[in-house]
Amino acid sequence: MPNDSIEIKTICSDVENSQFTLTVNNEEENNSDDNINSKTRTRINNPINSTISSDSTLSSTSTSTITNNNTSNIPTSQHSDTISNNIRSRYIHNYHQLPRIKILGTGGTIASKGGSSSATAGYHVDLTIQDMLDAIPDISQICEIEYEQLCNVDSKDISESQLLSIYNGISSALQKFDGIVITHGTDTLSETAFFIESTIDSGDVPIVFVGSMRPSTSVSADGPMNLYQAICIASSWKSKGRGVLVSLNDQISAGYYITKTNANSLDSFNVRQGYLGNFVNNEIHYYYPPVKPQGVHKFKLKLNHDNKDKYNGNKLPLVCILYGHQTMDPEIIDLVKDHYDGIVIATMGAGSLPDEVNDKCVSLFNKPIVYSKRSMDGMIPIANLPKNGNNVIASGYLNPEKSRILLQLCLLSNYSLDEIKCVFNGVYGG
Ligand SMILES: NC(=O)C[C@H](N)C(=O)O
Repeated sequence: MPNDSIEIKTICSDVENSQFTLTVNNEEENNSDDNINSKTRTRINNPINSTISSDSTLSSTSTSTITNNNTSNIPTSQHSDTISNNIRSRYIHNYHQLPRIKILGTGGTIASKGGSSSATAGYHVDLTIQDMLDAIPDISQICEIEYEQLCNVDSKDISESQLLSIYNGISSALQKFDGIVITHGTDTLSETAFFIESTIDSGDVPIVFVGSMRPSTSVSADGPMNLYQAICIASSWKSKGRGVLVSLNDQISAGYYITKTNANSLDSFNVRQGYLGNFVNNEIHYYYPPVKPQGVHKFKLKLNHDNKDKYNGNKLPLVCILYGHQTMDPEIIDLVKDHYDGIVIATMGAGSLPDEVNDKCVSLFNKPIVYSKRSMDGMIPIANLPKNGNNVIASGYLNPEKSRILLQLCLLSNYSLDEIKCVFNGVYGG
């Protein structure tokens, strides 16, 4: 704990290390300073240029170093030591008992076994949730667990009905649990996470997706640590109000934006919009207070009900993705246009397609065609769309696979072209 003469007041008690004020009680100095009547003054020392503020309180961020009147350094991380000293208190803040966590298993490499301890390819899905839990450190002091195996497949094989069963599993767990963990293959994890963020309002309950890059049989398998961290993240009060999270390789990120950027490495997931936090030596460190992605449109799914629309029967609209390239043949649009309800194109650069392909797209005038991008980062500005087409929509920051899901959800909701553009506008497209 910092010196008794420093009073720390956190501005928002629900946010660890939120902006806080420090007040240094320093009677001696105060009395000798005619200009200051107050018995307290706030002092902030910067190692290069030490300044004394006469304000009675001063906001500080958690990265600054505060020095007391004896000039002994007190790193602000000590502020959180009161929390880290007691492992249980990290998880039960605002809970009356240990948080209850639901784990939904779907498969992926995290549930896989390979042929030898050096094999990191050619493995197969083989583990149940119980097998995975047996491989992680004791969590009995952290949470109570209940689990359900929804399916056990490589994520390339997640079908529409499995996606909807993940949706249903999460929706029903929200009522009874304090956090939800979904084990999932990394290849399409970002698609499921995006779908869930777009369709479920989780309120305060953290929904944490987790996978691994090495099978359970491999030397230094990453699955057990990733799963352990995901359970801790879902159990922590610090994760409340952050929506759908992804936990992999010590990093915590937003399911809405995360993308798999490396097909092999442990550091597979990347996010230009920034990681939300990380996990080090049993401690969860968030970089920001609870925040959800900007402009997310929440869809209300009407599943398995007897509504009369054409997507009844738990079927999502059909949307395909085409990949732009030099010499792209405009006839490809003709080949898919009747079978699919909508099309997404991974364009070159920020919306570039050969003129003949653009002409073909705009000639389909009622069929929504979303222009996304091959490039991993960046966005499609509306200004780069062909000028004469009402049916072409810029994906903004969304990559082709996320654009596909967003378009499916718009079509499922029977949105008009203008409404679809408004939805994509949330991510600066439209
Ligand atoms: N690392 C992984 O999980 C890849 C695996 N093929 C999957 O997506 O199921």
